[in-house]
Amino acid sequence: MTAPLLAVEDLVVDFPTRGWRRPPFRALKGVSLDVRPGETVGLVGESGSGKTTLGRAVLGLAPVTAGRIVFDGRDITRAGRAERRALASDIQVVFQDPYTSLNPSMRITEILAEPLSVRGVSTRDAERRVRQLLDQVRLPSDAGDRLPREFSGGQRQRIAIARALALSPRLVVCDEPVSALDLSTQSHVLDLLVDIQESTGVAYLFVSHDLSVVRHISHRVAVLYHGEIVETGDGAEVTATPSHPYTQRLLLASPVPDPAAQERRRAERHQLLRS
Ligand SMILES: Nc1ncnc2c1ncn2[C@@H]1O[C@H](COP(=O)(O)OP(=O)(O)OP(=O)(O)O)[C@@H](O)[C@H]1O
Repeated sequence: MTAPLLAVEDLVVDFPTRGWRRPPFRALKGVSLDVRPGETVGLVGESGSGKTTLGRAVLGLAPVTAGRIVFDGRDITRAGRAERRALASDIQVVFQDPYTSLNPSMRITEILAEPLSVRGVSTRDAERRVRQLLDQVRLPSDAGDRLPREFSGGQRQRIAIARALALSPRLVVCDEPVSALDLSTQSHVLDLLVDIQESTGVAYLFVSHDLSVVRHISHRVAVLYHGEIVETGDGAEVTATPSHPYTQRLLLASPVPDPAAQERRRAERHQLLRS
């Protein structure tokens, strides 16, 4: 079997709480998960289950109390600043809100070229790469001269994806990347992520509260509940025959596009409410 690109092992994250002698709040209670090269692992769970904390820990943005994060065989749990900077070419992130994640005063070309110039890429090569990136996320080449406010939410999210791809990372943490978008824009962005994965081999750790979104994109799914993984498995399997009651509840709460399945779920929900 292929070695994992990312291995999260028994990860514990505690946050300090206010108040005298109150114990810290344990947001992750020993979470293990891996992502193989070119794979999408969906991390699903309701608000407060710890999804974002796990993504942030992988990015070095959450305090790790115990456990390990291993990337490509290297322990990065407590990587210092310089090591994190070097890791930025391997691990990138796309955040939820396309309205706040792009610098409003920078033109798209500058936004996309910034990570390249920081790494010493020449202006000419950076320009060529920016054209490639715009093409990859299906934006016209003249998009580069414009400012973020001139784009819709879906287009801005494409720009954020292009920026994440600029350094050809091997893993992108996608933190609720479509939840601020309307349904049809969501599916375009998800299809784009799939196409990009097919052409580049990038892996995604895909965080979402929405099981229908995760089902659309993931090879494997992990279900997080109160800081613990309660179910993992093949994406289609977990969503078709969830074994944990919490996953079943999540499934009932998520929209299913197939009308027959929708009818079935409606009946199930009805029965559940009556029982
Ligand atoms: N910096 C922090 N300080 C204290 N508590 C935090 C901090 N960050 C997260 N938490 C707590 O940790 C728990 C998990 O939060 P997290 O944001 O990871 O959940 P989530 O599943 O991503 O939910 P959401 O989708 O609402 O962001 C929550 O109870 C949250 O209040």
